[in-house]
Amino acid sequence: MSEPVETTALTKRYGDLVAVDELDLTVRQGEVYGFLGPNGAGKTTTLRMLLGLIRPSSGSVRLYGVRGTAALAGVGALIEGPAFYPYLSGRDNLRVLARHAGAGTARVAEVLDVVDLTERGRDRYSTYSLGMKQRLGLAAALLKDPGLLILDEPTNGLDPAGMADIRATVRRLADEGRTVLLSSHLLGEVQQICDRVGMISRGSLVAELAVADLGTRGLRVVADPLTEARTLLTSLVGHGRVEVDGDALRVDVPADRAAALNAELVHSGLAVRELRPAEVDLEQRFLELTGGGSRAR
Ligand SMILES: Nc1ncnc2c1ncn2[C@@H]1O[C@H](COP(=O)(O)OP(=O)(O)OP(=O)(O)O)[C@@H](O)[C@H]1O
Repeated sequence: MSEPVETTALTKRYGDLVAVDELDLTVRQGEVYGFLGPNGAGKTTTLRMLLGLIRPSSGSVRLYGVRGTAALAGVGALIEGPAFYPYLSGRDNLRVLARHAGAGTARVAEVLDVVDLTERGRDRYSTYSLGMKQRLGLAAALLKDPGLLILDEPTNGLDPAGMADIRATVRRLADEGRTVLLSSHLLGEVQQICDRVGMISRGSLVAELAVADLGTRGLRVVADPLTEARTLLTSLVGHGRVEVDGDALRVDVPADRAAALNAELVHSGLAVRELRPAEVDLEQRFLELTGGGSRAR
């Protein structure tokens, strides 16, 4: 079956500036794909091309295997703040949009519920917090019950509680079987809600990885005294394989050596307070993959 999103050598030039540079991007059915990159990396330009809002300079977009904008009926999007009437309630705004989208009015109550706005649905849009406005935008994107959602920095500008609400909603939508492509400049955010992450820098995909594959690498050891533990572990596992990481040591060995190393440390009279597989985080992986050059914040 065709994937929800497939781009081939997708390129956008603005004069001499190459905003998106021969991008090959695939978003698979049912996943939450995080499009991660610093400001100006080309995220919005890419998403706008996917949605047919701007024309590529070259290359192609396929949505569900269909070239161009023919498949857009099955796509919901939240890109550049959606326009709502300030003097209408959230619910009435959605009714207006539902009429345009050919969605039944029954769908309005459903989508309000999905984004947790049922209680405030009758209040004027102008009284909504930024987070509620964003959730209403998400509700609007859901009116046509799309299989694919494209969201441009959906948590941008929100306070932590607003961010958490949007993240939980996105995760829920994905768990219902929808495919989600979202852009973000926040590493922690994509690590929390995405299944796969593509890192974009200066219009090119510089790395792509599954969040589940970040997994673990080596061992994290906390022992007293730390310097003695370091010396002993270095003598056991080899030079250059033991690094100080804050108040702990990172030991670059397979996790199945944990029991043997623990025994050696204890046998030497060291107090082992912690010894477990070390988690690799996205930022660390990103810096490795990009050589530390261009970094997202
Ligand atoms: N209409 C335009 N005309 C000229 N340059 C543009 C235009 N739109 C975007 N650009 C440039 O293209 C590059 C990519 O911009 P884009 O908005 O896609 O980045 P982004 O990753 O979405 O960043 P941000 O999060 O800041 O929006 C930037 O250098 C931007 O200045």
